[in-house]
Amino acid sequence: MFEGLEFTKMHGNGNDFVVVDEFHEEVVPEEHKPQFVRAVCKPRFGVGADGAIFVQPSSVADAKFRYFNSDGSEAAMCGNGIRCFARYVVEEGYADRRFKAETLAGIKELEVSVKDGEYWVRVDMGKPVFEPAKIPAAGGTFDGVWHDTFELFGRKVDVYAVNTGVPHAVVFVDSLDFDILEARKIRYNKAFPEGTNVNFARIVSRNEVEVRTYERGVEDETLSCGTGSVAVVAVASKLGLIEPEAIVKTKGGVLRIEVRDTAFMTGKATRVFDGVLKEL
Ligand SMILES: N[C@@H](CCC[C@H](N)C(=O)O)C(=O)O
Repeated sequence: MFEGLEFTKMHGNGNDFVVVDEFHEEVVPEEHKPQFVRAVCKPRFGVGADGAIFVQPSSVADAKFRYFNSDGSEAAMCGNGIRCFARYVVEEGYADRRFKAETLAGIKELEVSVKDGEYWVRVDMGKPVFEPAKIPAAGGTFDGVWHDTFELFGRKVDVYAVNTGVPHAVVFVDSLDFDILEARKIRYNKAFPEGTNVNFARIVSRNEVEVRTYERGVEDETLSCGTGSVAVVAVASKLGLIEPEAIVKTKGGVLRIEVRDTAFMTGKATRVFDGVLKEL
């Protein structure tokens, strides 16, 4: 059904995506998008990716960013994904290197630069949202940051939450050496009516954090999460644990995050190859 469909494989710090260009015309009918995404993202059978991005025209910005997780669910934002989208839009000549993108989480301002052949993108991710109803997070306690106690790793652990375009839970740990599937106890817990991404953060210094993320809508651990990195710095700086400007280190690479009135994320965007589907 998708024979001959052109795509681009990209990644942002190892968080990988199949990018489909619908800027001039729709190539995957709306009702088939979830099924297409599940098939194309499936490792070994498809291209293999954490998610798929559709580049579309916009009536309110320079281009529209649509993001689907590998399970076919659509998400309002993806931090690593929007950097790849930004590079693609600029390389294809659809916008200048500073442009605005429409997303389901609002309009985002993007700036693309090239240093030594590498593409870097700075994204205004907007203001992190702490109000429980807007995360959304139920029950728990709200004292500026939503939090609740969960049974994890065989003990009681504090879990914090924030929305940085999509819902995120943040757990502070002393070591990142554990089974990530422990996060399933949080990901679809009733405290999070729309589910949540789960980030484990180890504070290294006032300006550096190491993070592992288990995402909503993805089977395996992703190597990096942009909205998750913003969530960790937003929560940790609000609790006074780190400065609002910090480096986030993940298995796939490094992001620079600044959380003030709005949050900025800066990181690389890599275009791996362009291809054509033969059989899916
Ligand atoms: N990898 C992403 C987040 C993608 C969306 C997420 N899985 C969700 O469903 O909320 C990022 O880099 O931000």
